[in-house]
Amino acid sequence: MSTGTADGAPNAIDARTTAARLAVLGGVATLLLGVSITAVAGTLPRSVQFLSLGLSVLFLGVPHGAVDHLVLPRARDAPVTHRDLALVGGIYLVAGGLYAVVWWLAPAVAFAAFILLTLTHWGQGDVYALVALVGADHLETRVSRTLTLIVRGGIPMLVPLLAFPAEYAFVTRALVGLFDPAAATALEFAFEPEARLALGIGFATLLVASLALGYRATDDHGPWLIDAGETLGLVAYFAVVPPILAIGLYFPLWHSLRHILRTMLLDGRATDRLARGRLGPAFGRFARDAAPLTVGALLVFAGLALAVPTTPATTTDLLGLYLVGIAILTLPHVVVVTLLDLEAGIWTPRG
Ligand SMILES: CC1=C(/C=C/C(C)=C/C=C/C(C)=C/C=O)C(C)(C)CCC1
Ligand SMILES: [Fe+2]
Repeated sequence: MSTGTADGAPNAIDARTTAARLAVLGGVATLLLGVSITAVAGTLPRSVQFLSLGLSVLFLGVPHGAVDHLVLPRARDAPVTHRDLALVGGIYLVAGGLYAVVWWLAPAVAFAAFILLTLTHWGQGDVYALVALVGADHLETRVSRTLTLIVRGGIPMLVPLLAFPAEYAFVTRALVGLFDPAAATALEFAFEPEARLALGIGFATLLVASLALGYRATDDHGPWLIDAGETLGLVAYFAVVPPILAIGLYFPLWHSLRHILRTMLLDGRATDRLARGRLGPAFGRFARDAAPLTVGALLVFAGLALAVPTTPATTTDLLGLYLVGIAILTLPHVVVVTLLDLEAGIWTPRG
């Protein structure tokens, strides 16, 4: 197996095994933490739920995207040049800038787009983890991967709408209200029982179809079991854990951790440390790489706070600001991760 290439070297294989274990561990931690906090504390005050989301500003969440300028050259085993930095800077400026304008002009449209964007992005993150870390050979076609993307991304965006519509509406108003408090009424139809029932039935159908298709696609059911276990675990999690807390744990510990591990596997030194089980130094290197643009993201949040029409005064306003800031940073982040996916052949499977 030792071909001398980065991917086939024993070092890379050990590192990938460590990454896969950490990804599953982060996933289990998300579900157990969320469910046990909810079981012990019951309905948590929003201020307490905000805490978990607040931690993600510096802990795993925001930093996971702060190495976007390094990942594409590293994926090609090339040095990071000024051209690479200019390209990623340009993507952030243009995509983030244009999307910011949409928040000002049509905040309800921008919010709906944010939900779709997050669905796509969190779904694509899980498809990568399943294919590259878990070795999911039940996802050998583009159709099955697309279905998995919709299901995995759809769970965090749809299940809270079905289980906690009032909280969902509250968060919607927190974001849209920063720009135009009246505009959120355009989205009220989505919280009606009929709309939620239709969405629920449609989504449950896709979920069952996706797992059934995967089950029939292979004889080795180990990776499929991990996929099915994670999928059903996430449905249960988002059905019972209050949504701000649920997202506040999922974003850093599930989505961001998986992406950080992916970026480590593109980086020779971090890969080496992962392979030797030296997790502290591996994460230390990531933290150093991510520090400058995490500060950059904080500046974006501060600029946004000054620029929005409503002067942010309450914790609800802060929640809205943080999420609008994330929305604006996520669109360019998705462009970079999609380029990374294409580079890694995630969307050109053999099957
Ligand atoms: C907080 C929260 C919501 C939205 C969260 C979103 C959309 C987060 C997106 C984060 C991203 C894109 C991070 C980057 O990877 C919902 C679902 C409305 C339900 C109520 C709680
Ligand atoms: Fe991400």
